[in-house]
Amino acid sequence: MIEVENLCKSFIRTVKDDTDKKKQFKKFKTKKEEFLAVNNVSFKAEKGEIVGILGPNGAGKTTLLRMLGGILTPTSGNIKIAGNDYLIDKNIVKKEIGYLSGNTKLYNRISPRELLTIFGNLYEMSKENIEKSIEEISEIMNMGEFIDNRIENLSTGQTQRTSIARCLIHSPQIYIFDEPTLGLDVISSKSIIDFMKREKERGKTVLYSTHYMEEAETLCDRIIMIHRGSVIAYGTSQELKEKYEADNLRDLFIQLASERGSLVEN
Ligand SMILES: Nc1ncnc2c1ncn2[C@@H]1O[C@H](COP(=O)(O)OP(=O)(O)OP(=O)(O)O)[C@@H](O)[C@H]1O
Repeated sequence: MIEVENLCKSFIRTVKDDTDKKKQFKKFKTKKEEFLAVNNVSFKAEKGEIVGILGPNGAGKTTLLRMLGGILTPTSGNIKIAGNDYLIDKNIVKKEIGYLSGNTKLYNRISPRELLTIFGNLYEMSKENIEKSIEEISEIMNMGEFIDNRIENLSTGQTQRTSIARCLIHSPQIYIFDEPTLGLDVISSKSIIDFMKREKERGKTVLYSTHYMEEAETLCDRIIMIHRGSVIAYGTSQELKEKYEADNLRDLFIQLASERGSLVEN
């Protein structure tokens, strides 16, 4: 289970300085300002649940998932993974997580099997367990045809399945996936969606971000909609549609984001 409480992440960004008095002499001056990319976010994702994070470009989805994946340190707030405080027991907690970042780069000159073996060794698994785990993963992710080919020769869908396979090698309890189906054809995205459903049935927790509202509507047990770093809606698709009298999540999202002033990145 993942419990997130009042999570914030601020960054420094460069903006135009409208207060500059001498601006007639220069094109424009800039200044640094702090802004909240993730603003006071709280939610729970239980065992056996798929929770979807939806939001437009720049909403803060990746920043939120990177904090949960242990890549970024929160500015404030709490994260608990399987009851453990993430910020205190980071190394213990990380073993419970399979984190897929949005821009995963794989070593090109090795095969998926070699990659999975390297990661199995990093998790200090025995040779026997690594081999067993690779056989299972290869079957689940339908990788038999390409598991011994060089990664540089794989298609986009095969590469993405390899990236996800890398997150599975140590059998984590919780999956955190940043846009796992982005840019994939229906067959490749189906194998990833089927995988998420299967893991949910096995009592695992899946938290993932997506721009595909229709996919989230049918797949997710609960939805978190984020806009400009803040949660603007949280609940089951049914609850949200009833509460806001919307036919689907797409209309609902457009409605909520428009009410808050903008549909584009801040
Ligand atoms: N390291 C950083 N330094 C400064 N600003 C950052 C940094 N990382 C992200 N941001 C800013 O934080 C905001 C949220 O970015 P984030 O990548 O989390 O959005 P997103 O919802 O994942 O967008 P997308 O759907 O386009 O991937 C954006 O305004 C982005 O420019």
